[in-house]
Formats: sequence, C-alpha cells, structure tokens
Amino acid sequence: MAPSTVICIGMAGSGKTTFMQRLNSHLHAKKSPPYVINLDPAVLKVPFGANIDIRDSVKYKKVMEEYNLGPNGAIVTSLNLFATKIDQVIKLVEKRSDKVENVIIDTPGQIECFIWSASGAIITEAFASTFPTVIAYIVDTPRNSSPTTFMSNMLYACSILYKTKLPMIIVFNKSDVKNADFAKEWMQDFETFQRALSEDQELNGEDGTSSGYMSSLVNSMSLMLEEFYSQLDVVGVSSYTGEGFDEFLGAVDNKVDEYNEYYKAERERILKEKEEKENKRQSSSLNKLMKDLDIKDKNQEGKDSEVLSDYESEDDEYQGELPRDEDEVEREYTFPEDRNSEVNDKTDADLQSRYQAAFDATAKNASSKTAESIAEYIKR
Ligand SMILES: Nc1nc2c(ncn2[C@@H]2O[C@H](COP(=O)(O)OP(=O)(O)OP(=O)(O)O)[C@@H](O)[C@H]2O)c(=O)[nH]1
Repeated sequence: MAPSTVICIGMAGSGKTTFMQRLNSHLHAKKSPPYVINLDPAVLKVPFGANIDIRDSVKYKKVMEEYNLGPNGAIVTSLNLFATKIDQVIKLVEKRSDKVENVIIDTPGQIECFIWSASGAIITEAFASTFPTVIAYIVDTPRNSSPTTFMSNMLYACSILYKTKLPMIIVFNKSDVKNADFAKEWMQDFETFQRALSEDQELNGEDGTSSGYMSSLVNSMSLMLEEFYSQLDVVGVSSYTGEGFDEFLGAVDNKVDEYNEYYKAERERILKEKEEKENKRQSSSLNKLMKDLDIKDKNQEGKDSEVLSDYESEDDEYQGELPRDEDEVEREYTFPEDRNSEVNDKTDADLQSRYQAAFDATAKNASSKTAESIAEYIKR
C-alpha cells in the first residue's frame, strides 16, 4: 500500500519542526518509523533524522550570495533548485514504499515561499499525484485565542486548501499552554464565536481596533468560514508532551480515506483535462507549423494521423467547391500590403505637415535659438 504523505504547513513559530520531531518519535515508538523530509533550507538544526534534507543538495547561504538575494528570495530559489530533482526524490520514496506507512514533510516557516511559489506547487503536486497526501496546518493555539487573530489564521488556512486542493487537518499545537477546546467550539458553534467576537470588541473598542465596519466584515467572513470548517478534521496536540498524537494519526487515516474517495478522482479528472488541453494545443501548433512550412508528409497520406487529417480536411474543402487560382491567391495577399503602404505613405505625409504646423506655431513663440534646434531635430 502506498504510504500516506503529511505535509506540515504553518506560520513561522507555530511549532512545525517541534511537531515533526514529536510525530517522528511517536511513530518510532509505534514501531512504524516514517520517511522524513526536510524542505526548509534556512533551518540551522533539524532535531530529527531526515531521510532527505534539502540542505544536502542546496546551500542556502551560497544561494543568497551567488544570486544576491534576500532571505525569502533565497528560500524560493533553493526550493526551485530542489524542485528540479523532485522526480529523483519521488523515486527514492517509492523504493521504500513497501516498508514505510507515513512520509512526513517539514516546510519553510515563511508559508508564502512554499505555498505561493511555483516550486512549492510542483513539489506538492509530485507527492499528491503519487501518494495519498494530506496537509497538516499547524496553529499556535495560545497566540490564536483572540477571535480576530483566530479568524485571520483560518482564512489563511482556507486559502491554502483552495490552492493545494488537498484534504486538510487543522492541528492546534501547544495545548500544554492553552487547551484547544475553545477553538473547536468556535468552529462548531457559530453563536459562541459571535459572542467571543462581541466581547472582544467591547474590550478593544476603546482603542479603536474594531470599528463598525470591521465587525460587520468579521461577521460575514465567519459565516463563510462555517462552510470551510465542514471540510476539516481538527485536533489539539502538544508537541512537548505528546498529547493528542494518536488522535492526529486517526485524523490522517480519515483524510487518506477521503483522499482516495474524493480528492484522487478529482485530481485525476483535472490532470486528464490538462493533458487533453496540452495535446490539443500541441497538435494545433503542429498543424500551424506544417501549414506555414507547406509540408505534407506523403508517407502518411491516407493514414489515420490526427495532425494530417486535420490538414487534409481543409485542403479537401478548397478542392471540392472552391478551386483556387494561384494568381488569385497571390493577389489576395499582396494587394492589402500594397494598399497599406499607400495608406502609410499618406499617413506619413499627413503627420509631417501636422508636425510642421505645430512647429511653426511653437517657433513663433519660442526664442529663435530654440526654434532652430527644434527645426534641426525635426529634419533629423
Ligand atoms: N509549550 C510549547 N511550546 C512549543 C510546542 N511546540 C513548539 N513549541 C515552541 O515554539 C517555538 C517554535 O517552534 P518551532 O518548532 O521552531 O516552530 P516552527 O514553526 O518550525 O518555526 P519556523 O521553522 O521558524 O517557522 C519553539 O520555541 C518551540 O519550543 C508545544 O507543543 N508546546
């Protein structure tokens, strides 16, 4: 059976790396060691033994120096360089697919560098089209106890779901500091969230952080989020104590089932559509090229070639009802060109006289020296 892939995504400092470390040791304890991949090129120390580490193939600091880039640009470029080898990475994982049940992937803290970059999409797509793939969106629970911050984070998660089109688990991390029950309740019961929101607004109203406009916007957005929440599995974990990790693995199984049932078919449909479009595009550009070069492959005549049959069917049309006279064709194409050149000449002359008139008018007002230089310029 193909191993399930968990891609850990989350805001900087949400605890992705610590979560990966705990998940790794949790699976080891269950005698089911995962295949571990680190995709964060900027991390100094990886606290888990990674099977594949982006830092082995791309040196982040050198990328910064060589391409004269800032920290985020260097992360994206490192990912780009790594993405060129993604087929080799997939092959390596495939080789181990009969021995491992889970592949876990850590991503850079700067979410946008991964999610919104072409290489991030290529890497995600490569895994998602080979293995059942799930996104674990890690949330720093204590930092999301304000309803507005919470909602902003959920909107971001929603955009990631939309971008990756993969099943998602929201992981409320650091439950040893703050229990995630409040967040689960907000996601299940809209009225509780509304209440928390209005309490928060009363608290913050004085310093102007929530105006009337803000509250109505937040209200309508939270309604929209209800639909998003219905797609998710939600778990609270502590990467420090290990609490909630069994529940997390249960959620992964659940999402893998969902992937196989719904997402896989949807992905295959999209890929097939893309492939068909690409084939059509290729065949039409080949047709165009053949017409431009006036090439007709004699060997293929009468055979069932799509390209040639397209080409021939146009010929048939002309030969049957509208036989063409070579001269006529020539005239058809040369005449507009001649006419254009006449028109162009006329337009040029017209423009010349208008420039001259404008120049005369300007020259009257300008000093003689300026006028001379303008005249000189126009002559040129
Ligand atoms: N109390 C508590 N702290 C945690 C937990 N998980 C992570 N942390 C702390 O949160 C901070 C950030 O953790 P990291 O694992 O480095 O977070 P990250 O998302 O990988 O960070 P970047 O890669 O920089 O984006 C560290 O100080 C961790 O010790 C947790 O479950 N409980």
